[in-house]
Amino acid sequence: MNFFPIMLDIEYKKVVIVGGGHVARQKLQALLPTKAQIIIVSPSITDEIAIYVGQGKVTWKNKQFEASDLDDASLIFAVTDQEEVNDAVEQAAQHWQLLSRADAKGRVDFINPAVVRRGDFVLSVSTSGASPGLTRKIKAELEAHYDETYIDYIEFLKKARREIIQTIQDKYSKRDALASLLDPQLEEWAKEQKWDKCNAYVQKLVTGARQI
Ligand SMILES: C[C@@]1(CC(=O)O)c2cc3[nH]c(cc4nc(cc5[nH]c(cc(n2)[C@H]1CCC(=O)O)[C@@](C)(CC(=O)O)[C@@H]5CCC(=O)O)C(CC(=O)O)=C4CCC(=O)O)c(CCC(=O)O)c3CC(=O)O
Ligand SMILES: NC(=O)C1=CN([C@@H]2O[C@H](COP(=O)(O)OP(=O)(O)OC[C@H]3O[C@@H](n4cnc5c(N)ncnc54)[C@H](O)[C@@H]3O)[C@@H](O)[C@H]2O)C=CC1
Repeated sequence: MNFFPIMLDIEYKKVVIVGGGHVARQKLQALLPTKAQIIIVSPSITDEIAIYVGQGKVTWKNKQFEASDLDDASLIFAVTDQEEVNDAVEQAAQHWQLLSRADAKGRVDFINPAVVRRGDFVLSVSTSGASPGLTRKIKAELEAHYDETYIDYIEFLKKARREIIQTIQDKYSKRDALASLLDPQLEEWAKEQKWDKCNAYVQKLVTGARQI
């Protein structure tokens, strides 16, 4: 299957998770960094999900699934351990609502990649359902390689790129300056939190280009 990978903005959209077990917890944790309005429909939830409910991060409807639970939902996760319940969710989902079934049966509008977040830097991994175990393993490798230091590095790149785009008019100088931002030296300095050096480097790029 050739899935089409995209980054969805689901801020304030309604997301319904049907089921409250370990898989629901996994999907919920992937959704939490967004500002989606998350609702869990399940007669039981894990202790970890209960903590998120207590913190007001998710709404829990303590009940068996009914079709009306999907009203206005943009994304739907059918993640119960009962195939017939997941089938009922699929039946009730409108064609414009995007449905994900954790049992990978029936209608599959989307599947979930493993995600590593480092600020604006987002890595997602998928085997298109071939081997979720391998996906998880590769995620762990990426987590180790792209560690927390990348959060500040990406933030620095974002600001420096903006400055270059706003201050350098000539399109070739701009292109060269943007390419210079990827100098491995900058990455090293950023990881060592040597921001003075990073900023001086950017200023040199900007003023150097102005003189052309
Ligand atoms: C199709 C898909 C649909 C979907 O859920 O979107 C799907 C389906 C199924 N997973 C199953 C099993 C496992 N899933 C995991 C883990 C993850 N599974 C995730 C996604 C996906 N799983 C989608 C494909 C993505 C891809 O291929 O890349 C991850 C990446 C993201 C997430 O869950 O959101 C998350 C890692 C999250 C993280 O670490 O961050 C592990 C490993 C573990 O938990 O340690 C195992 C056991 C090992 C194994 O089976 O390989 C089963 C059999 C269930 C059974 O036995 O009955 C099915 C159903 C079937 O295959 O029929
Ligand atoms: N995609 C993935 O990553 C994985 C998918 N799976 C699949 O996901 C399914 C669920 O796995 P777990 O979360 O581990 O199971 P679980 O047994 O921990 O949780 C099942 C949940 O479904 C809820 N449920 C049952 N009937 C319901 C109903 N009528 N309405 C609403 N909720 C209902 C239960 O209350 C429970 O919270 C598995 O059966 C398997 O098919 C399993 C492992 C990984």
